[in-house]
Amino acid sequence: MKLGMIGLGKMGYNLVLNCLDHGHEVVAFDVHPEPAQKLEQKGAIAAASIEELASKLKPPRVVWMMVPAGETVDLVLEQLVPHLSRGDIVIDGGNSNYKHTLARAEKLQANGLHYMDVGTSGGTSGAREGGCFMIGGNPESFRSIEPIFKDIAVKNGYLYAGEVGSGHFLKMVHNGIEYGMMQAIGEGFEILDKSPFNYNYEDVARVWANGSVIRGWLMELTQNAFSKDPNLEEIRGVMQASGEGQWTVETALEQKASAPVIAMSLFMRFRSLEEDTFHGKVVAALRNEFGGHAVVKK
Ligand SMILES: O=C(CO)[C@H](O)[C@H](O)COP(=O)(O)O
Repeated sequence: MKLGMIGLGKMGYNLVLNCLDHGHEVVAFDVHPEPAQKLEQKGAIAAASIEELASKLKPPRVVWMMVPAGETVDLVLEQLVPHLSRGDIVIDGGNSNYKHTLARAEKLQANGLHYMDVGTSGGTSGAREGGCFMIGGNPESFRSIEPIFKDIAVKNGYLYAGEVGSGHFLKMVHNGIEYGMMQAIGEGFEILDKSPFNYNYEDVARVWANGSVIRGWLMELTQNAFSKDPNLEEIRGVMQASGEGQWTVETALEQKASAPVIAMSLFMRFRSLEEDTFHGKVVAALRNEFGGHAVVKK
């Protein structure tokens, strides 16, 4: 198939290479010209603008956006939509909030365009060698772009989840699960670290990654991280968050669904950003007030 790719960061760039490997034609654009120029040498068609990208595709076009979630998606759509024709398909492969996706889909549908939301997992290596895709949108549009996913996903690695929004909703929950799993792995190693035993964490992660109940890619990545820095002495435990975990927890609250592990994992991320906390001071002050318990002075 022929498609356009807008956004050639770590994910978009690798997705283009993956598509090219499987004989798809890709028109590639990024605000920075270098990645499109590099991809041109590998067989892609470089575009210098979104308008040029659209002009190098024949209707019905397929244009995949792989740009940061949020206002960048709206900026790209603003520039792209005037150059599209009825029946064209626009894919948002980023981690967009599904509510924003629903609003964007409504606007595009009013112009006769089809909006598809594709939650993309598997990291940069998955994008390059075979990823996992959670796809929402109308079924006819899905059928027309399915050949791409057949080629660039790992075996059994794509799902048509249903109507528009369902792909990004699924990816949001996937990322919420990711928070909980990573927090549990982190806590396990913290207990080992405070134990009376002298474990080699790379060896522990390796044995847990092989045949154990808790084996999996995250454990393999844990092994990988400890192989580079055996006690993670070179980094601080600051855990940033991009938003998906928070949306999962907000959605759980809206639905009155119990999701304590994911919620606590999110709060641990927030806690990790602070050296000290005001709540800690309040509790320490109260213990001192009612029981004369010692406080740690600055
Ligand atoms: O989608 C992903 C993995 O599945 C991304 O890596 C995700 O953005 C990471 O989220 P966060 O920054 O909140 O940890």
